[in-house]
Amino acid sequence: MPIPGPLEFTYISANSLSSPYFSAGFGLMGVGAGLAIFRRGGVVLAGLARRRLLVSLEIPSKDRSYAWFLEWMSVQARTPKSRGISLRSHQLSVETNYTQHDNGSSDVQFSLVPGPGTHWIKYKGTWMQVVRERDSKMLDMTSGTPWETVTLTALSRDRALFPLLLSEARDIATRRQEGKVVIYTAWGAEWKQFGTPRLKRDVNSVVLEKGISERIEKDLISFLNRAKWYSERGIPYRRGYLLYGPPGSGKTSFIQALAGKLSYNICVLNLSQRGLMDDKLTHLLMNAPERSIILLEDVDAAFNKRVQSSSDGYQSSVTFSGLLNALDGVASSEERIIFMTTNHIERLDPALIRPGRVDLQEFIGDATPEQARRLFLRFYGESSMATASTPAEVKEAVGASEEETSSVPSEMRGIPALADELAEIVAARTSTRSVSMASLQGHFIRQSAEDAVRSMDELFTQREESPNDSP
Ligand SMILES: Nc1ncnc2c1ncn2[C@@H]1O[C@H](COP(=O)(O)OP(=O)(O)OP(=O)(O)O)[C@@H](O)[C@H]1O
Repeated sequence: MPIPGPLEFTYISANSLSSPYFSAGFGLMGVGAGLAIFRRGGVVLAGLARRRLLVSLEIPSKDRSYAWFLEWMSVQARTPKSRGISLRSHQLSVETNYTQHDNGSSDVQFSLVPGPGTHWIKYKGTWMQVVRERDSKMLDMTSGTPWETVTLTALSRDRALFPLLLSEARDIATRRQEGKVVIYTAWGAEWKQFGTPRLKRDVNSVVLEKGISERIEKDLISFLNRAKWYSERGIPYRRGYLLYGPPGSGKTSFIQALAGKLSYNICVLNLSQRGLMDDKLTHLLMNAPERSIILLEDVDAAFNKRVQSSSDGYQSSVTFSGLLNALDGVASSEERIIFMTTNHIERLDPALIRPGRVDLQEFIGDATPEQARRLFLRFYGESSMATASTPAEVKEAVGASEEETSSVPSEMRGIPALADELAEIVAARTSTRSVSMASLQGHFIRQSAEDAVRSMDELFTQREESPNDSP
């Protein structure tokens, strides 16, 4: 095909210009280009306005303030009006938390936090957009949860709003932990808070044989007061405790109560936990959150399971020498308190419990008559009426006349008398049979004082020999 010369080209163009189709097309092109420029200008202007008029803050889920911020939002969702803060949100996620009480009962609380999506919140007179995004492809390797970010964009140039908001969120979180014990568990090589902080448990609510609780507490307090002594002598500042005895005798409960009394938190670690390896264990023991007690539960179980793999072919990867190294590796000047528990001290290698690794060991056994008595009184002896034991006390407590007193229910007439009766029942049987404190607790929760004493027989099981029994 011949290529048109310059003249021909001009001719074609001139011809086309006069064509109505061409001018319409040219016009459309012009409009399109104009729109494109306009759109581009809009984007540039919006970007400029964004930079000049708005401030944004990104909070990744790995940062500690992430949890504080979500909690702060959930508080706003509950009490938006009263605090001059208004939250517009229709996409909510639920976070369910349990609170366990001393007597074994538990409460459930639901917190509604803003779910993934866009939310609007007005804080100190400024509107903010809150975008919570969840990345479906990226995982936070330390927690195994999807990677998330929250981006706050304030319709204001005042960047001081963010630190204000975050410190408010931190204060709320700290206040929630006051008077409570935070439980951490291991997630990979990191410690992660488990559930909501638990109410402190009164140490006296864990009824141990006389002297045990006091001995452990005294030893721990004296250790905590001797930081300087340790550092002056270059001795690693750590202390190990071993509580051993049958299941349900109160070992874990006592450690948790003691931590609460000393305002410590607890890091619970099960050595047979899936995926735990020597290096992770060492890292965990060396990097426990400050002011926390490390609790290694059922230390004997980890090494028994290691011999045979479980049905899914999984084997615990912590080796015995790995555990010893991890315990010894905690040789820094930082304070470390390690409690271990086991049901079978006889299965523990002497190397694990030698002084330096375990400095104090205590046997926590099944209920003695005295413990049973004290636990009974804790359950049924709290009101003045229930503790009345002499006829005169009963009369005063129930406001009854002498004759009427005989019709007062028997548990009101003499809780201490019933407690003595219970102690006698336990004493009469403990040479051959035993009852755990956990079973007693369950028994008392279910029934009245009198019924509890009457039906004690069903609770006893064949007694296992305690390591403290003389041959
Ligand atoms: N000595 C005790 N005084 C009061 N309550 C107790 C006592 N022992 C156990 N309980 C109750 O029994 C339950 C189980 O107790 P806990 O878990 O502390 O026992 P444990 O000795 O650690 O058991 P395991 O060896 O199986 O871990 C708890 O609810 C606790 O309140």
